[in-house]
Amino acid sequence: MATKKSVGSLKEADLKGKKVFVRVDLNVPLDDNLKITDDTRVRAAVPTIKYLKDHGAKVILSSHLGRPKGVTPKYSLKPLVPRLSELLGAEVKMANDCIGEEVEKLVAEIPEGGVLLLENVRFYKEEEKNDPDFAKKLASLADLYVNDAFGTAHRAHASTEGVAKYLKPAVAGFLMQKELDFLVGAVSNPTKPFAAIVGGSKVSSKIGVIESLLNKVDILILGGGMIFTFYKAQGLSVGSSLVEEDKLDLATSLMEKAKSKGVALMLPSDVVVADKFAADANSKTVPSSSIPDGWMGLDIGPDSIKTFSEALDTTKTIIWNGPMGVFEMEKFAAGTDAIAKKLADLSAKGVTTIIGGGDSVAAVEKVGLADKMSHISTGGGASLELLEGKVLPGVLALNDA
Ligand SMILES: Nc1ncnc2c1ncn2[C@@H]1O[C@H](COP(=O)(O)OP(=O)(O)OP(=O)(O)O)[C@@H](O)[C@H]1O
Ligand SMILES: O=C(O)[C@H](O)COP(=O)(O)O
Repeated sequence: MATKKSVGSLKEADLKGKKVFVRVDLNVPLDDNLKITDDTRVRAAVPTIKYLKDHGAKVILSSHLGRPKGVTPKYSLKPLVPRLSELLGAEVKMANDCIGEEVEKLVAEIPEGGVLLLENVRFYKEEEKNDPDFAKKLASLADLYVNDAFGTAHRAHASTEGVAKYLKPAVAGFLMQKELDFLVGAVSNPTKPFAAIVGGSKVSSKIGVIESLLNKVDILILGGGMIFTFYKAQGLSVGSSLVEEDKLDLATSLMEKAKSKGVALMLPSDVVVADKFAADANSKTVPSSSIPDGWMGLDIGPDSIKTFSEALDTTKTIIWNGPMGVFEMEKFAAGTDAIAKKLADLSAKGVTTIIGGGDSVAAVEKVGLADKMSHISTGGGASLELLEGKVLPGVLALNDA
């Protein structure tokens, strides 16, 4: 895999009295009252910040929130301050901007061990353009750059990539390192047998991941909406299930590739079908080969759960990306819930279980099993790109990458 595992060490850096620009990913969901509805990313950012504080650094935190076009109050990072302060056990100060004189003044006032949160870096269009002058302005605020924003490491933006060109040393934070250790380390050098479970809505968004994993895994389990494209490619009827007609040949070639590589590619043997895409739909379980006309598959069935569980019992490393069904609707959540429980059980038996970001993380959290897994990624798009074997620009820009 192209991305290196080790990206320089925060532990070797001289921190006392140093101004440290820390890019974190505080892009958390907020409700209409600007209350944080999932603080996972805030909690994940804490170990690096605490370490810097404890070593006498002056911490400058930078993040984006959402995808604002210009200054947009609802995308302000202000709602993050109370939770951050609470988790750090110390007051976090907030700047109204991320560059400029006012910010420079506030930076100069940070005491050793103090923390200043800059306003949403995406309020400047220069951020996403990776504008060098903007990156230089951010760099000029500090003596050292720490990138801990794994969730945004697939973006070559000014605060995630550009700044590292002008501010050295540029090192990975603890969260970044942990994500890379699991998603690159465990996947490129897994304890075998190694299984991947890939679900989610469409084949098209997972082609790269499936192709890359086919070179590494012993077992590939498929679920979610994408399976119907595979069934149709096999000549089965799929009723009104989600199908990508233009991906039928691709599905066939992936099945052939699995065969030639000796990978056990497993598709569900039964599915839960519904008469409409709705939480109150009528539903029933049918064999995958007998999906009635007018019905759509929205979850994997009990036989599939049993077969998949038995296959997973033989493994030592498992990576999971994408739900098995429409888990947001209770009626179609059983397959995803069962896989989450299976992985939690196997983790307790010493199997390495990695949840690769996005909706699968939400699914695991929904059933309260997040802390049972070996690793839960804080990056959706970033973890997907890593699993595809891509180099993340935010990682590449760091010191010894
Ligand atoms: N049989 C199905 N038919 C239609 N939609 C499905 C089906 N099974 C799962 N889904 C939907 O797929 C969506 C998740 O797909 P997606 O490809 O985005 O997964 P993900 O990889 O976990 O998320 P992300 O892209 O954020 O990493 C869920 O909203 C789920 O409801
Ligand atoms: O939530 C994410 O995936 C990251 O914070 C990156 O956000 P983006 O997709 O808006 O760049």
